[in-house]
Amino acid sequence: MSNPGILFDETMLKRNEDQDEDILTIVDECDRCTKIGFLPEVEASYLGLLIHVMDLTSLNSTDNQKTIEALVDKALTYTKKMLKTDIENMASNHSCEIHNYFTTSTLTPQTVCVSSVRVSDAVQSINCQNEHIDIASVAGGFPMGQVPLSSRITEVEYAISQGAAEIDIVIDRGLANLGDFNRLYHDLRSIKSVCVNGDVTLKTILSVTELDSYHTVYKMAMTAMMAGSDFIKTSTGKEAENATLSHGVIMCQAIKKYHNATGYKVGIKPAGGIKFNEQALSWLILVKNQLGNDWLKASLFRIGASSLLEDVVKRLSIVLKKLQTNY
Ligand SMILES: O=C[C@H](O)COP(=O)(O)O
Repeated sequence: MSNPGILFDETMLKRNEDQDEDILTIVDECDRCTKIGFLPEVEASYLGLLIHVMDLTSLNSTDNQKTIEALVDKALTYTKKMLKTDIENMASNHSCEIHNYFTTSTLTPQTVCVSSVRVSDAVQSINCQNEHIDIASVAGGFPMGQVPLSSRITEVEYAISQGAAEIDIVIDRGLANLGDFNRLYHDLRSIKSVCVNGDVTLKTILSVTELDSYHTVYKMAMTAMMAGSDFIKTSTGKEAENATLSHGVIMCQAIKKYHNATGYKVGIKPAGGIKFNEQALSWLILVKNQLGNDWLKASLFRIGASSLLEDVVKRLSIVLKKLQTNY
């Protein structure tokens, strides 16, 4: 169920400082799991999940119809093409659970994520293919978010009218660092109402490394959820520094508290600078350990990345070969 949001409640912004003590332990545990490695069956299913929850992204100033066509083609064909032989070879063992997993799941990213002006290009490219993929559009004056609310709303309406099924909105980080969460709540609430009318998923990009403290990250995460965000997302991918797992812990703490207080589950989307399968696996372990297996699905977990798919597919091919030789 999507998150309808709640009335702004200042008391929800309070965070217990004792929670800081756990952050390093939690991060160490995620890194340790990834470094030790996984059983091949487990790693294969995690890598498959990473592909399935990926928002394959292109947010470049040079994007045009041709580059978006290539993005859509990559989303719909790359994994199948690269893993065709490995999956066919697995077909020799029909009793294998992992074989079933890879022959029944689509191995297609969840969305292609593009700028609002490129949504119509993505629609055109998808219409030329036999398969569908949803389109996510960044909006709100991406990446800075320093535009009037009326322009942000107009951009969201435009992206939806062009065919976006999901909106990744940026916040005004300046307001967050001033502590004006009430204003941020009302801005996001107006954007949520446009998304609700269009039956569209709303992801709110916090740009965590541009916020001035963990407390601000927590308060902003909570504000975004109270305003009705279906996901909270770490970064635009354009910040000088990328989000760390420590920021992820804070976001998970906020998601847990919001879930306990309201019963609504909000998703998490790490994004920005995630290029290697090990990085993505550490985020997966963080989400699994902190939020539980319920969150390991596309409605509650995404990874936003422009250059991760190749590395995940490369690793998955190695793991599938290893599984073959293990039979
Ligand atoms: O939303 C996704 C990010 O913009 C992707 O960032 P990236 O290009 O560093 O993978």
